[in-house]
Amino acid sequence: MPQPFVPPVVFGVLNVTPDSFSDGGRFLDPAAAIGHGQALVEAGADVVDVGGESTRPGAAPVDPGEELRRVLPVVEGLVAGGIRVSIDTRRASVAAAAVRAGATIVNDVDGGRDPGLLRVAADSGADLVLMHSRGPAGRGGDYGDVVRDVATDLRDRVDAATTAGVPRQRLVVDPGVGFSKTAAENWHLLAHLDALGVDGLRLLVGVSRKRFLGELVDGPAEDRDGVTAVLTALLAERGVWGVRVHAPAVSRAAIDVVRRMREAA
Ligand SMILES: Nc1nc2ncc(COP(=O)(O)O)nc2c(=O)[nH]1
Repeated sequence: MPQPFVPPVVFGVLNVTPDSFSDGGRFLDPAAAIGHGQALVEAGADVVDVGGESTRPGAAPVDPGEELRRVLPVVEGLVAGGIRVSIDTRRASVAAAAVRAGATIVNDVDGGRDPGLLRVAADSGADLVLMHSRGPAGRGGDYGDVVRDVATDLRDRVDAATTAGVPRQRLVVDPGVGFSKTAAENWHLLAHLDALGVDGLRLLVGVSRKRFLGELVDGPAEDRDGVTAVLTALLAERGVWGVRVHAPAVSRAAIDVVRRMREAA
């Protein structure tokens, strides 16, 4: 008897930054950002992932106070509208304020390297996404075997989080596609996701519009939503817990294709 199909949770990307790689500057105004968050949900997102610091290669670090100024009114507005919010931050102070404002997921591209952020997650009851990176996006990570090394690194981050008091059932791991990985390493990780299942923890994967997809589709990042949706279908087929996308509608449709194929089997 085939396993029942459980659709992945769809995280809609809301970057409240002047310089994110594909949507920088469009949502700096809180009202515009909140409106876009609502539109993401109407288009099929289950969660809105709010980020106030660009992670694109070469982006300047943002002062934590500025990051908080950008994201807090947006988190508050989305929560007030009944939307499930994830805060995409590597700073404890930003995570703490966002969780107090009603965010229920902390999404940390630094994999919990700030012990203060781990304590916030432990004390708050929020889910914690530990994303893999060995440094800023766009640089290689000097891997022997990228799948084995990423799995080992993630296991280390999980150990740090559980030691800090975050229960395992509140942890999600993420291979950090595009972060300190070459295009070939990204594809290799995606082809071997089963080896990344850190002791059965939930797996979130973010490929949306990323640079390595640019080799398949010419043009601006927004033109990569089609190939992103194809990957969403493949990831759904492989049972990932969540996907993180800029264009939820086409990825939601891709998930529905998988569901219908499973139902018709
Ligand atoms: N968990 C998680 N969070 C992330 N945050 C930002 C980006 C960079 O992409 P963006 O600039 O489109 O936000 N990618 C990820 C990712 O792959 N996984």
